[in-house]
Amino acid sequence: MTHQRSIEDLRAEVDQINRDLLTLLSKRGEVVAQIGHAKTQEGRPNHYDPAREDKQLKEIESLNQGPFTSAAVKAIFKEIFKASLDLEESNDKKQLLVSRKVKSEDTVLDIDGVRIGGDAPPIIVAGPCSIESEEQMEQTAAFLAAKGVKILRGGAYKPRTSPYGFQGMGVDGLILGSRVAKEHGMLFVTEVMDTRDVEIVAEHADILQVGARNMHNFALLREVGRSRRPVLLKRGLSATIEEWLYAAEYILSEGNNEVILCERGIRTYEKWTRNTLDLSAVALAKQETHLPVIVDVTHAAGRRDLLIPLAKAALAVGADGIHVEVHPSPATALSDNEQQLDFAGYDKFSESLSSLLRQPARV
Ligand SMILES: O=C(O)C(=O)C[C@]1(C(=O)O)C=C[C@@H](O)C=C1
Repeated sequence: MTHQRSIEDLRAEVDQINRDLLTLLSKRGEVVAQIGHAKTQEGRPNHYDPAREDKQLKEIESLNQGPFTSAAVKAIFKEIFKASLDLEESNDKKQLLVSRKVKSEDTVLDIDGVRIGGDAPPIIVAGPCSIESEEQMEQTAAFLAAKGVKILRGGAYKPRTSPYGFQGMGVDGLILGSRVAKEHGMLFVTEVMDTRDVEIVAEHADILQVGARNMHNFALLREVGRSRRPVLLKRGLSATIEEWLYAAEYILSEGNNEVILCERGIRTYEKWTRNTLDLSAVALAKQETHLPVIVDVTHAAGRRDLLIPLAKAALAVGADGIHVEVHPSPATALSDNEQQLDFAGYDKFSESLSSLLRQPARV
């Protein structure tokens, strides 16, 4: 009778093989990380090298004597290449200016005494979708200032889906928005859509907004990076978190460190909301970057009845502020009339959040 080893005995051997494999894998990881570092230093933007992977797979296939099939062994090695590539690329990311690995402490913006991020209590950015008239801006600013809101929003250049929709008041809107904000002791934030307008918008606005549709406009990102105004950077409609953070990196790489990230919902298959609020993006952006992160609940939901729960959820995951659209008469607004709050609606909204707004975001 042949001696048969016990399962326990065989498992002990497997355990030892696992340890040996792990030691070799770790050693491989260290060597690959050095390759990745060398590639970065040589300025090679792409770490992925399919030809090199293919060469290794061919050699592995020719050396394979079983018992695993070549297909199985190749699948395992492909996973190893994938993990190695991730390792190379994540080491690279550590160098990003937006990364907490480069700057561990929170960036706290102080714009004329209004503090955003870090240990500051969450801020509210509120105002109409579009700047439409003196009366509309005056009423809104007076109301919001009396409620303690420090940042007034209002679009002078509107990125409308249809070229025939209201396109905004342009420079007249900028002048009006900044004057009214100043009169009420507020900061003024407004969107800039075109590199040619950055200078004029920066002349009037305290904060430049890069909207969701322009998050991939790299020329615009560089231009606002060169301006010396803080930037509110909305996440693109279909942008991954990585793409959003790289967009912020464009701004920082031009020397402008004052960036506020704004999650505003992403496009999904869901139809009951205009967009889908991605709260994990807020938590991740807070974890991976040192920048303040706020949440635009108006665009995230596209419907008024969800604003309070979504704002509460945003603050619960650590958002440094909430962006919400408020209009004296939403029904007659020239844009976004389905989703803006009227004054009574804003009162209810801010009362529901009052206890959360007193404390800095803590997760
Ligand atoms: O040799 C390289 O260039 C590497 O980056 C290492 C490695 C690997 O794991 O072997 C990783 C990713 C590349 O796609 C190719 C190969």
